[in-house]
Amino acid sequence: MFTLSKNSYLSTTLLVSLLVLAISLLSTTSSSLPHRLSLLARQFLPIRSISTSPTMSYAKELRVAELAVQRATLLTKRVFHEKAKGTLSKDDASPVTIGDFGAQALIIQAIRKNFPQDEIVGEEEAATLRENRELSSKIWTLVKEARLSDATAEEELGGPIPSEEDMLSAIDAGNSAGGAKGRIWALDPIDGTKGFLRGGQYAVCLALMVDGDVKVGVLGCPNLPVDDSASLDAHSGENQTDAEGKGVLLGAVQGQGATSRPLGIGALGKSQPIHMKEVSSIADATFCESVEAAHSSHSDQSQIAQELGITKPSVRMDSQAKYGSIARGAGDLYLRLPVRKDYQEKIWDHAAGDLIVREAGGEVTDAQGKRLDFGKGRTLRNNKGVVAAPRGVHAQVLEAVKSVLGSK
Ligand SMILES: Nc1ncnc2c1ncn2[C@@H]1O[C@H](COP(=O)(O)OS(=O)(=O)O)[C@@H](OP(=O)(O)O)[C@H]1O
Ligand SMILES: [Mg+2]
Ligand SMILES: [Mg+2]
Ligand SMILES: [Mg+2]
Repeated sequence: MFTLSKNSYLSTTLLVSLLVLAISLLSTTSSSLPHRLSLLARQFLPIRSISTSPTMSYAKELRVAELAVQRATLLTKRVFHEKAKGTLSKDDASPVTIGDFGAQALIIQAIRKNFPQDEIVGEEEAATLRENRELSSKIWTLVKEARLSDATAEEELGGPIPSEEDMLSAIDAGNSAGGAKGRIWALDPIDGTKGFLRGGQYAVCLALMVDGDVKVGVLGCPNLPVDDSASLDAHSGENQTDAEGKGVLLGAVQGQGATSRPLGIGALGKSQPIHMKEVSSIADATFCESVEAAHSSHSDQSQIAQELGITKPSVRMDSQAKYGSIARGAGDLYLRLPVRKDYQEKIWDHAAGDLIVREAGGEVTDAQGKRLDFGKGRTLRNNKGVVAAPRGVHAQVLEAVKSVLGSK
């Protein structure tokens, strides 16, 4: 029988590969050499198939994240319609409501049931609820009643939280310090709490990071329209509703693209791929920014827009609904330039949106052009500002950002 040693097997494989490469290059006459090289490289280096191989598909993570976010929005939607939202002011003077606490408990319960080894960086903690039992019991009533209408989906999430004490313990399990090692979820149970309170946009945000790299991102936006291309103007002010035709669930897995689907209340609706809009002339771009002038510099952003020749007024919108809106082509740019030099952006305010925009064909960097670094703990301490744009125009936008900031 003919046998080969390991070394001679490798040299033979190499020789055959080179031969195939040479023959392919010589035999194809219809396209340019660089094009032929890139086609061949794709055959020999199937980069996409590496990240989508069965062991790296993150299919279960995406499904659990989508269902968990969907279930949490059942609770936030209820609170959205209530007059008394149990609002407290946190140490940094920012608001938190019974909706934020309840959504965090429900999502963490699902993660712990499905991925017990994973860590979680969640925005909220239960300390004040342990002292304020009246508020805690209000949240418990909401949490007990938040169930998906589809029993199988509810089962997949691991079922309900058994007791009020377990609910508090789930909220506190979002206390990971974060970092660049292992599997860590970043959770913002209600992003844009101020928007939520004033009847604007808000989002329930969940992302999985592996070794500091965002692999899965999900945004539940109850007040955004299902239609990906619907104009933003009608959806940016106050007095938003989650009435029929509203509510979208956006998701992405690294290397697999981004999708949208109706948010719904039970089994997940059909998903469709989303893409950023191609911007042929930057002057016609629509740019999104925060509502709160304290969260991003409206004046810097307006100068950057001017520098780019943009004349349309900005679309002011709370929460990561901004990332979601540009990812689905309803808007084009998202600018978030710092107001306070000492403020460090929180990873839960950006992780899901960053991946969804990049998977939809965009680029997300800070104001210096660096990728957002999610492996540095609970905050983005290596970054200042956010510049998100379609890949084709990001460099041009960044140049304008640098020019405006440089001249200050
Ligand atoms: N000073 C400062 N600078 C930048 N960002 C800050 C600042 N203070 C708070 N935050 C965070 O802003 C999150 C909401 O961001 P938005 O873009 O939705 O702001 S806005 O509501 O549209 O004004 C908000 O997220 P939530 O707390 O989840 O609502 C905060 O984490
Ligand atoms: Mg907050
Ligand atoms: Mg937030
Ligand atoms: Mg929040």
